[in-house]
Amino acid sequence: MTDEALVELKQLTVSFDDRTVVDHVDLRVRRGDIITIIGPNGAGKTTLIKAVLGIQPVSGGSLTMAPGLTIGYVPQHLTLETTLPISVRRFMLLSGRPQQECLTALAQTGVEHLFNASVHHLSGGEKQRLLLARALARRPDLLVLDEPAQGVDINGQAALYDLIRSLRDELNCGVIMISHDLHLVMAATDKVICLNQHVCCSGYPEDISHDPAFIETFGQPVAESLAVYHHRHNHSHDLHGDVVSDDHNDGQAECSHASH
Ligand SMILES: Nc1ncnc2c1ncn2[C@@H]1O[C@H](COP(=O)(O)OP(=O)(O)OP(=O)(O)O)[C@@H](O)[C@H]1O
Repeated sequence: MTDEALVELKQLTVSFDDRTVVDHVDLRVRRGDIITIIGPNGAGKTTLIKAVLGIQPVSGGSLTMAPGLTIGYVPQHLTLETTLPISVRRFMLLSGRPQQECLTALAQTGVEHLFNASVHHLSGGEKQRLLLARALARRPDLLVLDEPAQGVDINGQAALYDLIRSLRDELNCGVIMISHDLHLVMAATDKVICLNQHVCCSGYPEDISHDPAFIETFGQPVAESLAVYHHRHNHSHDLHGDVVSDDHNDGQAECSHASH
């Protein structure tokens, strides 16, 4: 493994009894990477990240971590005993980090104003930000997120992805996440791995949606609806949507963004 890799999987395989659910997977995560794992239900995504977290024994291949690597993990849901009252403050202090660091982490995810609130009263999006803050309090080199935007509304999902990107920039950490929100993944991720036991295809979002293996896994309609996300224009439109020459685009709107 080179110095820059935080974690490297080579031909990693996990089997339950005789059934192989993660099949010879290669994966390499460096600082600054955001890698999103997509795939159908039962594809082995959670099993793969459990292996990265060291809580899932592997059946074959190798998993190498950078020495002294700190991982921050954000689970799908916050599961707490509903009869047990717990404040955000108490929940964060259970991470073992000093109060000031907990407050800093809560500020990074935009929920420091909820410090004295009951965790049970938080909205879905606030809970996800709290879980993210708890992971950040560990000052991770690698953030591992299992469907971080689950239960969050569509605007909140986009905001959460933006937050993850800015935290990656701020902390210079690597990020591995699982997501089912294919449209957001395609619009907001650096690199995508499509898993269906084995790695079907991987690459940049704009390329992967054209990959025959991706189309086979998710179907043509899904692939077509995603392909438009990274159609980057090099021309301009007039106010009726007609294409105009870039030589005469005064007052026109240029489309240099991902669009649909
Ligand atoms: N401890 C276990 N023992 C036996 N089978 C397991 C175990 N954990 C997971 N599996 C099986 O492995 C397969 C992959 O499960 P996994 O949770 O990794 O899929 P996933 O891609 O995360 O799915 P989903 O998108 O539905 O969350 C499933 O068929 C699951 O039943």
